[in-house]
Amino acid sequence: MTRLSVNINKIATLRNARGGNNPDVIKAAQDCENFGAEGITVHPRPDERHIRYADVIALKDVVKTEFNIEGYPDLRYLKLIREVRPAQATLVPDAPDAITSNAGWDTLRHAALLKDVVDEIRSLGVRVSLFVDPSPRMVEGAAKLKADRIELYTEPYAREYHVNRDVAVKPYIESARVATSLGLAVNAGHDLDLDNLKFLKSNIPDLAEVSIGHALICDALYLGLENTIQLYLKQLH
Ligand SMILES: CC(=O)[C@@H](O)[C@H](O)COP(=O)(O)O
Ligand SMILES: NCC(=O)COP(=O)(O)O
Repeated sequence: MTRLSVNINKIATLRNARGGNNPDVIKAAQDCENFGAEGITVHPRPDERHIRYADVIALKDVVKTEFNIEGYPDLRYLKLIREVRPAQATLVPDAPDAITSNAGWDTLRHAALLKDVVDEIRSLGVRVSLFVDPSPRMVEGAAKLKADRIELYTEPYAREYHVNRDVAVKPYIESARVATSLGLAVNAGHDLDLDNLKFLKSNIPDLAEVSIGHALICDALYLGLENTIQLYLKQLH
């Protein structure tokens, strides 16, 4: 089974536009779960332009499915993970000023930094996933670091999907195969949508989780949140 984790960053973007509490991200997380989401993902960024660190702490006792906190493992992120102890920490190499995630880790070059962080987070009983490009070498590096999972960065897949989807998915199939052979479970995320999700899933049947935010929240504007979540679930189950 592939779990659908809904990334609620964009709900916080809308809330922040007016400075009040509409829409309420706590209620939105609860509603996503009630509508069928099997996880909630947040990616707090240093400028708190969407989800805030305080939101993440408030969500700790609210999320009943799997809580996944993404981010660059700086001191503030690590403090948050110690305090919240989510089901999963997804480590992403984004620079503080990145508009959105734009690459996976170089798990070989950054092995020294990642080793200590992965060990510490795992010792808290929190599963660790490393965000990587679809490269068998990077997957092997993640396995050496004793991560639990990788999250394959799917922006290149999403971009190329409409050009040649068989070519687009190839490196993902190979990377997932390497990951599975090394005992790593496989997540995927970034720019997944109602067009490209089913094909990814059919090519990587053992996909453990997808985290989806931007397209899902955009679709919800037209289709409604409950209906949209059900439509995404249909692509996966
Ligand atoms: C790691 C990843 O792909 C996502 O977290 C994605 O980048 C969403 O982050 P933003 O909502 O800040 O764009
Ligand atoms: N890890 C990917 C994620 O949480 C959401 O990415 P996107 O769907 O907003 O591109």
